[in-house]
Order: sequence, then structure tokens, then C-alpha cells
Amino acid sequence: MAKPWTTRRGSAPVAEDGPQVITATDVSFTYPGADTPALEGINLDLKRGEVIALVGENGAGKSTLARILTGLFLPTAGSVRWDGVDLADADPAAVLAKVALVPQDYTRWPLAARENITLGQPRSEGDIAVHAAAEAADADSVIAALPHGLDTSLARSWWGGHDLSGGQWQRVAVARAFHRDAPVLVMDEPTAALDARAEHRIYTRLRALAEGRATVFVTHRLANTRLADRIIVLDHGRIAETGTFDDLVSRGATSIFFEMLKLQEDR
Ligand SMILES: Nc1ncnc2c1ncn2[C@@H]1O[C@H](COP(=O)(O)OP(=O)(O)OP(=O)(O)O)[C@@H](O)[C@H]1O
Repeated sequence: MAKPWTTRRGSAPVAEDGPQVITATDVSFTYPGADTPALEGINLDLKRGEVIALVGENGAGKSTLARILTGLFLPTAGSVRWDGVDLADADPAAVLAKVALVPQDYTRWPLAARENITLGQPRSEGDIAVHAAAEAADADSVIAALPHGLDTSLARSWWGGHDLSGGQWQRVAVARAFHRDAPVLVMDEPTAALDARAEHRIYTRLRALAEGRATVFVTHRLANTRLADRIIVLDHGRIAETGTFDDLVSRGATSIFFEMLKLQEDR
């Protein structure tokens, strides 16, 4: 039964070593005031150690599903459970503490480069962890070029900081997620503003970073989905196809994924 839009949350704890599995059951989601649902009848499991790629046309529901699986939004029908605990009943702070998210609209904090990566949550390894995350996100060259390294303010230059390009900022945002020692990693088009070399570097490191985590990434560049264990193709808010890259390609012209891939390759 459809529930109204709700921000009501519970206080149930989330397992210390969880989530081992994230389960969406008959999930639908309608934005407040919208006539049509952004997601409808979504069923899926995401296990720790798995990497899922979400693909589909603009407006298909990819970002919405990424937010639903991590408890940022609660479904308006159906449920999302982490190890059996419905996120509607869970303590939202405990849930969010377990999520590292690179949203499409990441924030450019007017703080030093270090704080833009740690967000005030330094790891016990200190700057070693910051540099490791930066390297994995291909942001090490960005930091090396800053006049005062990690101490450089990334506020706008008219405030006395150092300006970064859109692609450089995006690498810092990815480093932020990699720095967070969270078991759920969600990246919504993490490389949209990146040049081909930086994008390639991030995706070649993603598999290692995803180890032991439940990872979801959204991408429009379908070649990136080769590294996923499973691809989920969304179409108008529904799951249209799922499978590995090879599975979907082998379906040929009957597959939406195959058709999208052909269009990209013919470009
Ligand atoms: N804040 C919002 N309020 C109302 N409707 C929204 C909102 N955000 C998204 N939608 C609608 O929900 C649907 C799914 O949007 P969503 O952003 O999840 O798609 P997407 O597949 O991530 O798209 P894109 O590839 O363009 O990023 C779309 O029809 C969109 O217009």
C-alpha cells in the first residue's frame, strides 16, 4: 500500500558489522507533488563485496534508487532493509554513518584541501589516509599542484583561496568518499566532468576500493560497467534488465543495454 511522503524515522540500531546485505522489496517512490512515480516495483539485493552499476536514460530513476538504497529517502511503498532492519525503523544517523556518497551535486566547501577530503573526520593514519584516498581518486596531482598542498584553502580566489576546475573538484569529491571508511559506497556519475585519463584511473582502482563494501555506481558511459558484478538497467522507474556486461551484450538487439552500447560506440 502506498504511504505518504515521510521523513519519520525510527531508532533501531544497525548491525555493527552491517550491512551484509541491502534488500529492496517492491520499492516505489513518488516525489512530493509528482504525478508519476520515479521508481516502481523495484526488487533487488546488494551484498557486501558486490559492485552494481545503475544505467538508464535521463530521468530513469538511477539517482533516486541510489538514494533509496542508502536511506537518504524512504520508499513511498515497499521497503529497503539492511540485514533485515527496515530503514524506516532504523536510526538515520547510524545508517548514514555507514554510507560514503559521491552525489552529482557534491559540495565545494570553502575549507582547506585536507578538510575537503576528511570532512572533519580524520582517520587514525592522518595525512597518509588523505593522500591514499587522493591517489585512488586521481586527485594526488591536483593536491601536488596546490601552493600549500593539503593546507591550501579551496575557497574561491576572491576569498583568498585557490580555484579548482570542475573536473579537479570532482576528483576531490571522489577522494572524500574513498577516504571515508564506510561499508556502503555510492557514486552518482563520479566521473562526469573528468577527462578520459582521470576517469580510467578511477575506474581501474574502484574494484580494489570496493573490496569488502557494497558498491553502487551510476554511469552514462557504459564501458565503465564492465567492472560491475551486475548491471541494472532502469527504464521509466522500473528494472528493465539485469545481468553482467557479457550477459546483456549477448542478448543482442533484444537488450536495451545492447542498444544503448551500440549507440555510444557508433558516436
Ligand atoms: N527533487 C525532485 N522532485 C521531483 N521530481 C524529481 C526530483 N528529482 C528527480 N525527480 C524526477 O524523478 C525521476 C527520476 O529522476 P532521477 O534523478 O532519479 O533520474 P536519473 O536516472 O538519475 O536521471 P539522470 O540520468 O538525468 O541523472 C525523473 O522523472 C525526475 O524528473
